[in-house]
Amino acid sequence: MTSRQPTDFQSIPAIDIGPLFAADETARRAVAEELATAARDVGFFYVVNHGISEARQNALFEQTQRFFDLPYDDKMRYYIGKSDNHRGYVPAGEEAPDPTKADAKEAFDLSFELPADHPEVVAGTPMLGANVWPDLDGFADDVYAYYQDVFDVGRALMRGFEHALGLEYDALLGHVTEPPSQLRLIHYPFDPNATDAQGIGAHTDYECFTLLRPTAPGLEVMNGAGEWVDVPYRDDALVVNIGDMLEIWTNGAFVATSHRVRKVAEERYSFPLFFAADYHTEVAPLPELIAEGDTPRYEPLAAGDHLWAQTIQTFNYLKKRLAAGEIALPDGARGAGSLGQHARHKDEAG
Ligand SMILES: O=C(O)CCC(=O)C(=O)O
Ligand SMILES: [Fe+2]
Repeated sequence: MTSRQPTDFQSIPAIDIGPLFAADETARRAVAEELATAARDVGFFYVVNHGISEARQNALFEQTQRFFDLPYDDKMRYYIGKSDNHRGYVPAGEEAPDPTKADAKEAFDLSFELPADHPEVVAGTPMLGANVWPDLDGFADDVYAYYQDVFDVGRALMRGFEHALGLEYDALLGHVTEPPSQLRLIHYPFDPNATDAQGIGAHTDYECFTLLRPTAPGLEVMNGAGEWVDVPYRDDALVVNIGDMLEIWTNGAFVATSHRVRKVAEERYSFPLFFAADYHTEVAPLPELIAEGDTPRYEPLAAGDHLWAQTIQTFNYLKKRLAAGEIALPDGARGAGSLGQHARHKDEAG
């Protein structure tokens, strides 16, 4: 895939999305246009007035902190490598998108909850099924309540994109019914002695878009000139960025912008919700979005298989299962880290 370049932006726009949740059709369309412009030019934006209450966010922070404060052995009771649908605790070093440079972070991964007797789960579709929850009072309720709230914000954004792109109702959102949309609780510990300890190396996100709530600065995004631009911390906003699936669906009109987390200067948590299409969705440039005289610029992408392939190639427990022949890479899997404009700016990306 030839990834699109964003403009040479120097800052990230902020968009008030309050009108998306109100009745005024004209105001809703104006916000949708703003979202689409930011998605084209930058691929990153803050959304404010998103409607998720402070109480909901604080409960998420407190539960997350409580979990990561547990002794290592307690956390390992929920080790993701014991799960058959990729849920649970991800210790430092488990995940290595770039095998030469470990990320300084630990995480807890959950996703869209499906019951064990759901046909997709019975069929063994990767990454779908029930969540794993730590035995901590209120944890599952508080964390999954945030999941549902932030997922609803994602639905509102997707509806806005449909409007702004001139697509039919449900052209995009009709593919989001029970998606493998992960919420990650990420903890970046502060280690003053660590040298060269990046939080997360340069990458694009695999899904349609991501809604991120961080608790401190550290996020940087790459502009079209290959310069890293800081995303200042705001406590009133979610940071939204376009991912691979929407870049492909829009034939490159929207841009999946590369980003990274630099070495943190204080303890940091962050909460990305990766808003994905349903597992079996084939994501290909939409004919309505291919300009006259233009051609589809991307090969079709099997949504779920793309996620699964990238996940297999970046988690050690899955690499082991692959080597042991217990699982297989889906057909047509792309190599890890093959997408994103940071690949074009390797010198600057370091
Ligand atoms: O922690 C952050 O600010 C960003 C996390 C991120 O980019 C990711 O998990 O894909
Ligand atoms: Fe990311």
